[in-house]
Amino acid sequence: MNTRAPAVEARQLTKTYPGDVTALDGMDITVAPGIVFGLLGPNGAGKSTTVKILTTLARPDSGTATVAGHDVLRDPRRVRRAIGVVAQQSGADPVATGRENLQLQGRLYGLSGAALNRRVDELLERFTLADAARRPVKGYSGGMRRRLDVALGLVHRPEVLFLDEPTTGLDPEARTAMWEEIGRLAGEEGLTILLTTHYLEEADRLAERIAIVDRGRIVVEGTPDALKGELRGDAVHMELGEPVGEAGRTRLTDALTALPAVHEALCEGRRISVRVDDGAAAVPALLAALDRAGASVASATVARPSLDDVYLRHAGRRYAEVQAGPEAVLAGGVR
Ligand SMILES: Nc1ncnc2c1ncn2[C@@H]1O[C@H](COP(=O)(O)OP(=O)(O)OP(=O)(O)O)[C@@H](O)[C@H]1O
Repeated sequence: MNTRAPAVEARQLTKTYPGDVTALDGMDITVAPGIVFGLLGPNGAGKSTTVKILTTLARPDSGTATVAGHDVLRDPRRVRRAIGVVAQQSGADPVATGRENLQLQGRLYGLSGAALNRRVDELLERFTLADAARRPVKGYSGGMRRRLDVALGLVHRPEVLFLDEPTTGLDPEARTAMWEEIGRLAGEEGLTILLTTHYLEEADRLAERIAIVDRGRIVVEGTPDALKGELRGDAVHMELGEPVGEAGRTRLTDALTALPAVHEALCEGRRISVRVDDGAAAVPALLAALDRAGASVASATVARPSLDDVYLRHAGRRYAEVQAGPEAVLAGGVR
């Protein structure tokens, strides 16, 4: 068990934006030092607002937070020294070269001379940017820019690194490369990483602990395995031939939960998800029960519980349906 003080601790953070938009509604986070902690949630859940407060770029309306032991409101300068931030928007100067960007960032943190050059070379090497070091950043690919962004966040050897949606906008190959890089960083001594993401797969793969954010608060927190393990048995997902209304949904879920094998049934639009001990064995009985209740099933798939199921259980909605835009298919299509 880790007995050291938390690297990040937030208590009951609230934040309302003009127009009465509640971004945070009692956000509580505790991140042990030296781990990758994933804040997972759909667009608009409040992840960026949380990161802004923890990195001293915004003030909460109420609540408290410490990062690396420093209070974000009382001691913002100390917090800034202790953290590295990789924001959603790149902070690199596109006209300057990769090397120049790193040198400037190092100088801002008080590095100079041989120590600065050593650190810059080390980071260029490590993020496979050495060959491109003398080229202006505007000619870099998306993946190279993102790697440079992470290198910029690490120049001054922070204790806590914030990665806000580190792979959004990257193609699958660059995303996989970035995951490997973050995985390596995670092994680095003492570094704590707070990662925000709306990719279930990203959180599942990288984070030792995950907190699911929904409507400005944490709905559930734990290791990916523990969260998935909470869901006993298999998930059976069925697609109905025809959409059903409110009354029909209740009738179908009642018909399914009446079966002894069924732990839980949820119906949304055309989709019905059921939790059972043994998915393959249960399918015939599920189909028969739906048939008796007057519904035709177009397809049925059996899956081990995924983080999507965890989200559905705790937020009461399917992740892919909350997540707007083309990312939904990827985000929902995990395992
Ligand atoms: N400056 C702002 N002014 C008004 N509303 C804002 C502002 N910033 C965020 N919001 C609103 O606050 C809520 C939380 O936004 P936030 O950016 O924290 O969510 P998020 O989970 O990080 O989503 P995303 O992945 O899209 O950044 C959203 O409803 C958003 O529209």
